[in-house]
Amino acid sequence: MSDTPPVALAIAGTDSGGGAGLTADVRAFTACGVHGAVAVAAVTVQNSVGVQDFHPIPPEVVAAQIRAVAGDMGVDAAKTGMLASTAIITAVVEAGDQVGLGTRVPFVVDPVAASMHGHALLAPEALEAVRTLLIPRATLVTPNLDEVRLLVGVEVVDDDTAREAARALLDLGAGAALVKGGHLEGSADVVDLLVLADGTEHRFTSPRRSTEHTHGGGDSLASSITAGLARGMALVEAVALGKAYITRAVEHAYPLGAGHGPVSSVWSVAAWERS
Ligand SMILES: Nc1ncnc2c1ncn2[C@@H]1O[C@H](COP(=O)(O)OP(=O)(O)OP(=O)(O)O)[C@@H](O)[C@H]1O
Ligand SMILES: Cc1ncc(CO)c(N)n1
Repeated sequence: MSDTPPVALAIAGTDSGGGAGLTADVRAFTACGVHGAVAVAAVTVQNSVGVQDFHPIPPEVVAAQIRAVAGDMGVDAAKTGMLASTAIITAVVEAGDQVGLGTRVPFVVDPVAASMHGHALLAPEALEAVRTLLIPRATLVTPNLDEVRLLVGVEVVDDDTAREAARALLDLGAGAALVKGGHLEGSADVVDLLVLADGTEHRFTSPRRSTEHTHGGGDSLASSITAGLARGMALVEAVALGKAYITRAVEHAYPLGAGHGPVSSVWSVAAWERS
């Protein structure tokens, strides 16, 4: 028998192709040393080519999953991904408040609005609930550049505009903001800018890999950060763990299907087998 690891909870959607969403979340949790629990918010019909359809789970069932996990095994950190609708966001926030998400329990909000193929995963009118209900409770919010544009109307093209976007997210009440630079094509490095509530900045930089196989990259980053927080790391340390994990996961990404293959966590077991 081993010691029980910390528990991280992902509240998000499934991806039938196994690339993004909850499948990526649980892989990242495992690779980063925590037990992964899930509250399924939506089921997507998805593969490497795109999202063909999705089915939101009844809000009360999403909330019940959160309470069931928290009431039994406890939650050391939680993250949200695809939440689909205002009704689900409202249910997540109500159950989250009951179990201390964002107060006693670190809470990472990845404001997923669309898949990398451009297919919507959030009703447009639910952006207001992301702004007013989710982000004010977030220990950390982790938007990509499209989500930044939708949430705070800033077009990020360089460091200054990334900083402006992060500050606008802090003004909405986030404890910290990580503006991800994956979509800023043309730069040799990928820079993710973390700004804390006190204005302190940290830049996380890695070489930009030339690959189209980055499906699930954002989910994997948010989940590995959440795993670090579940393990008791300070936020900056947890983001450094997440950046190290996603950098290797992009490096080892593999083709799968006719479209975009996923970032990989298969390397972690392969490395252990070799050692
Ligand atoms: N080509 C790349 N090379 C190296 N790292 C990358 C690359 N693309 C993205 N990343 C890293 O992956 C993480 C996710 O960034 P990105 O901006 O792509 O988020 P996202 O759009 O939410 O991801 P997703 O593809 O899951 O929608 C970031 O840490 C980013 O730096
Ligand atoms: C279910 C789900 N969540 C998130 C994303 C974004 O990566 C996706 N494509 N699918």
